[in-house]
Amino acid sequence: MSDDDGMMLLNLDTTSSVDQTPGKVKVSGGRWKDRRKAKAMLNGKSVNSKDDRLVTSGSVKRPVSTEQGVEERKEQPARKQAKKVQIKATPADQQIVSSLFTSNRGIVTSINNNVHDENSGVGPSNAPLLQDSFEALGITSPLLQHLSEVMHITKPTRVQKMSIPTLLEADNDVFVHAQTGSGKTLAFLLPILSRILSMGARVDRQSGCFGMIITPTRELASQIHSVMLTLTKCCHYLIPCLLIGGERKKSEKARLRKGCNFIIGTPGRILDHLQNTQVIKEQLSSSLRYLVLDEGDKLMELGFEETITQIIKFLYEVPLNHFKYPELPKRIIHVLCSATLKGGVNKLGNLALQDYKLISSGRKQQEVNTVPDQLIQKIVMVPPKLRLVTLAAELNNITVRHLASETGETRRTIVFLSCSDSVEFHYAAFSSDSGHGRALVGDSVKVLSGNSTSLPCLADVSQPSVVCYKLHGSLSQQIRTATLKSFSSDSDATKGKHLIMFCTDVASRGLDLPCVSSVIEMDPPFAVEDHLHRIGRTARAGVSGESLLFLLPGEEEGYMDHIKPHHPQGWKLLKYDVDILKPAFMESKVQRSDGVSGKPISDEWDNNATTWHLNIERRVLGDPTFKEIAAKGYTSHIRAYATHLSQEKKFFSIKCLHLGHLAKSFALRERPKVMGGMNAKNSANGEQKKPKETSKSKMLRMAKKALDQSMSEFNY
Ligand SMILES: Nc1ncnc2c1ncn2[C@@H]1O[C@H](COP(=O)(O)OP(=O)(O)OP(=O)(O)O)[C@@H](O)[C@H]1O
Repeated sequence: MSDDDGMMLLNLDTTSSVDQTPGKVKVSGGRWKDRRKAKAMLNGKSVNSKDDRLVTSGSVKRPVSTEQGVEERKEQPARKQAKKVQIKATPADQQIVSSLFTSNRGIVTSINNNVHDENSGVGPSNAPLLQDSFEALGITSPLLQHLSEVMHITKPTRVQKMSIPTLLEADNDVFVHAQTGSGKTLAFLLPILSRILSMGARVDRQSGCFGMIITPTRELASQIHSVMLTLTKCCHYLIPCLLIGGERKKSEKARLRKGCNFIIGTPGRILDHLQNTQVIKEQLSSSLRYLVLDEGDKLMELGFEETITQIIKFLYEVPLNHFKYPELPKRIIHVLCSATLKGGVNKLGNLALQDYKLISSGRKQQEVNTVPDQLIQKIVMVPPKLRLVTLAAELNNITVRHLASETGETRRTIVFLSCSDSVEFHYAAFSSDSGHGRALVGDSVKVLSGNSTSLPCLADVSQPSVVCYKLHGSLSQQIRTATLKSFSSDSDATKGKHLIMFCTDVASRGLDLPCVSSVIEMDPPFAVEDHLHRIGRTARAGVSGESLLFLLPGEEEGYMDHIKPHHPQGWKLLKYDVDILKPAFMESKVQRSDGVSGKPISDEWDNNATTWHLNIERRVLGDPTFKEIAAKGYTSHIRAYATHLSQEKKFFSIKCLHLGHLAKSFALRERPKVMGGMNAKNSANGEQKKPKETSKSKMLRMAKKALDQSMSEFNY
């Protein structure tokens, strides 16, 4: 490790010798004089680094023993026990930074009890069925031709094979329950459209609204609307209308006044129009025959039950004219779609479905709540301090593999994070250091410039090969739409590159993003259903895909048994150091970002990983804006962590989080709580101090803030 700008690495060799003499302390980095001084300070002193807390200049913070620290000693009797160090106040302008690779909690899982069998020969479980045809299912010819020639879709998937005949002939409600990426959207759109096109009577936008499709997110509503626009190119006289929050209500009213045959939207905005846009009543009165609730469990989970109840109530106040379209069902057919069966869906089923037919496309009932068979699932336990650098290494490795493939194809990776602020931090960490990167959509898309220090493989690449995106519910709708469009479609600026989207769960539901090759769950999902939907963004319609789940050592390791039933094909258990960090940082060209010429590039991957991490920490120290983003990301991440489902708290308990180490994964040298403390000191200078908040009210406030944030992800 070369000398550094005053930052020294305290590599605590905490091996306790038999006679309990303190272990040798190795200090690396920083200026040699400082290293010598630090060693002088430490010689003969016992070293205690329960959490190996860094020590800022001017004040020696005694490492606070954490439950974690106590647990560590309990759990790891054989582990090298930390020794006690009394570090005197370091000289000003210096910082002793805890090393990435010491004092990390041990990983309990030593064997993989759900091994992925590469030779299982299991084919894709959501692929089109080659021996079947849409014609045999009864789809009308204009649509058949359009599917084949324009959409290049010729063979139905299993769920389509089961749903289409039912919705074409029968007139009972339907619950469509199928794996992610199995084609549920076309499973309900095709029969509805085919039945309308088969009617004798000629119809157009004045004929009224035949179907209403409700989704939990604006992005999903927009996506289904665009599928509908593609389908209705073979019958341009049929018009779909999109009603979502964030768009101007006035233009929606204007489109409704012109007339439309399908309404696709989010619950709040649809109800708003039902209550305040008179013309919609006429649109629905004589013609509405289909009500589709897509991602039904999410609609319920997000508290849309009351809104949907009001929508259904309104629809039933509108008298249907059964004689106007005798070939259509005599009542409103309700269709409920979801890839996961959850309490909320059954509740919604009771609310919206009557004597419905369950269409479940799994080979066996219980299989449907499983990930697609062809998806390669990987799991890695990563100590909190190493989360950021391990994510960088994984993104680096995917980029290197993509560039080496020389297919010219565009590679897409989605990184799921728990909250908007964490998305902002990770996007800034990987996109803004290049400075010269080209922004494509506001500041939500950045083409990395050459010689970027974001990823080791970009260090000496003149041509940028990585484009970063951010997507979350706090962005404006226009930015969200444009970002998703840029990520989903090839353009001159993105074709052939590795597109990396940092996002929250706003992008986890139903979005059909073409050719997403990898999904990384950097933060664990808030529920198993969200896990299935997140990784369901890849391995769609029979295409291959891979997914990586990050877990913390300790309690989170138990989550693997919790999700095991949903992974019948098993998973690969990776080692963060050997399988991810070492390939990325071995012989990498990571240089210090402050330009100070250090030792020749090290071929020790851990030193290179440390250099990479110090570069990010240096940017946080040098850029107040980035520091604020990091601090917000960290505190929001902690808040979001507190909102895991109660039945999953045994895996995701905030009490087990190592907050000091976690701060490092946001490139912070101190926990913002300490920074907050400094604000408290400021208030001692005459500013009015806020009354102390009780722990109960604080937890309620944090949970409400996190819920508001998650609601904003699915804002309608
Ligand atoms: N019969 C088919 N043949 C080939 N591709 C298809 C077929 N049906 C759908 N697809 C494609 O498969 C992808 C996934 O379809 P869709 O989004 O409807 O899946 P889904 O089951 O709704 O997934 P999710 O549960 O994630 O919402 C889309 O790109 C769609 O165009």
